[in-house]
Amino acid sequence: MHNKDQICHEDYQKTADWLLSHTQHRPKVAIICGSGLGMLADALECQDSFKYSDIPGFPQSTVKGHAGRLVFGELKGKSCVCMQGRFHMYEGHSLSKVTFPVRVFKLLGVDTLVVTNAAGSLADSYNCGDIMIIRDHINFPGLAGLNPLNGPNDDMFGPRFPPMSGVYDKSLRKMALDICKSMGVSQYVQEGVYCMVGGPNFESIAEARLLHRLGVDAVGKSLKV
Ligand SMILES: O=P(O)(O)O[C@@H]1C[C@H](O)[C@@H](CO)O1
Ligand SMILES: Nc1nc2[nH]cnc2c(=O)[nH]1
Repeated sequence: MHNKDQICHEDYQKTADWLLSHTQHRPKVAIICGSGLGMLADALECQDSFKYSDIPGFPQSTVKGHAGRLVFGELKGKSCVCMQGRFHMYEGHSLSKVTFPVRVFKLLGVDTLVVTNAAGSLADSYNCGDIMIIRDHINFPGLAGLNPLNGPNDDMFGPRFPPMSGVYDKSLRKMALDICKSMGVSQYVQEGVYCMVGGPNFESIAEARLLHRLGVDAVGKSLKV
């Protein structure tokens, strides 16, 4: 590692190699479980589970209620890896630490990332407890120059100037909506624009009004991409 904020390719690779040598699972799907969704990881079959503190190079979760475990296993027969607890900027992690696991997943062979988190809704038509599928986002810290992609670009993870149109895969979103329909729970499911803010404080009333006017449907302190 070069300094506390800069992580080089070998650091990601070292963590990926450690994981690959400690589990037979070769997941193509990774799920980041936000607050309240940690139990999804408990449902995996044929589990291999690792405490973040035992994984070389992995950051530590400091949030109450986040188990801080990486769980490999099978969900409906499909191999996947779940983060039971994520890292937030407000915990004091650099953004490259917050996004560290995502790059490790890429090196594990993951090609589909499902990201979930708790958020506050701003849309007039939403009800408390609704689930929102993210169609697009506003990354406020990113707009202000706080971006995990700052610094030298590692072309093995993507281009220097990645486009942000279409980051939330249309076919996956449609699949999620179709499944909700077939389960008869569509009335609880929305699709909208998520806004990431730094926190840790919640929004003032004026800030919430501002975000609402900007077209934000839900706001949270969890980084998406
Ligand atoms: O990323 P998660 O789902 O844990 O989001 C929670 C809700 C708040 O935004 C914040 C509190 O830790 O994280
Ligand atoms: N910033 C923010 N984060 C949240 N996490 C859960 N609810 C909220 C909210 O209303 N605002």
